[in-house]
Amino acid sequence: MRNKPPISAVSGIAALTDKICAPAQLLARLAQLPRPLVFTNGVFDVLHRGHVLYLAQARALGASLLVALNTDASARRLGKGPDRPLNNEADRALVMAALAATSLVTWFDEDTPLALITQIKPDILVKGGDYDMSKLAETQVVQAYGGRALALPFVDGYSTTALVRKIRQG
Ligand SMILES: Nc1ncnc2c1ncn2[C@@H]1O[C@H](COP(=O)(O)OP(=O)(O)OP(=O)(O)O)[C@@H](O)[C@H]1O
Ligand SMILES: O=P(O)(O)O[C@@H]1O[C@H]([C@H](O)CO)[C@@H](O)[C@H](O)[C@@H]1O
Repeated sequence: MRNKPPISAVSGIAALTDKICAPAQLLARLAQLPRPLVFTNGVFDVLHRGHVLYLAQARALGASLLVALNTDASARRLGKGPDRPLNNEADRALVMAALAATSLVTWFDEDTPLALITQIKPDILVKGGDYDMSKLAETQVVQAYGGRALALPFVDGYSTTALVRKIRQG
């Protein structure tokens, strides 16, 4: 298309990319956000209704929501499938940043977000109802400094793996 502006000049793009924050800058950026800070983590490969409802509820528990995404290398080690994640880390981060529920989006390269949680000490840690919070090492860490860890309701029938299977079966 002739006369198309460069993507950096498209109105609203800066507001999205500004939500994506490297781990090294997190503490400074978090200091500017209202508390309580809610934290969640995951791959969030192909977004679905369950994710969206979950993230909206997570945000409503506090004043800010930080989502930490598994990097592609970390996600691959989770064994969700040889071609997963389907969406790379930069694309997953941009989709996360586009959601009204998210305040900041970051990433971690380890197998778990334990080190990140230990560093930033969120007020509330959440996962979906497919997790037993009492079995997560993250829960012990958060509770040790007086934070809360809880599971939000699982929206039955929605998972990225199921969606990918359905698309492939045609
Ligand atoms: N249907 C759902 N309802 C509520 N929360 C969900 C649902 N699916 C995933 N979550 C939550 O979203 C976060 C990210 O999950 P994840 O990216 O593993 O989604 P998923 O759909 O289960 O993916 P996959 O099928 O690839 O494992 C986790 O905290 C998980 O508990
Ligand atoms: O998208 P998933 O599979 O829900 O994300 C994983 O969650 C794990 C969970 O927090 C238990 O520790 C985490 O360890 C893993 O790195 C993924 O983020």
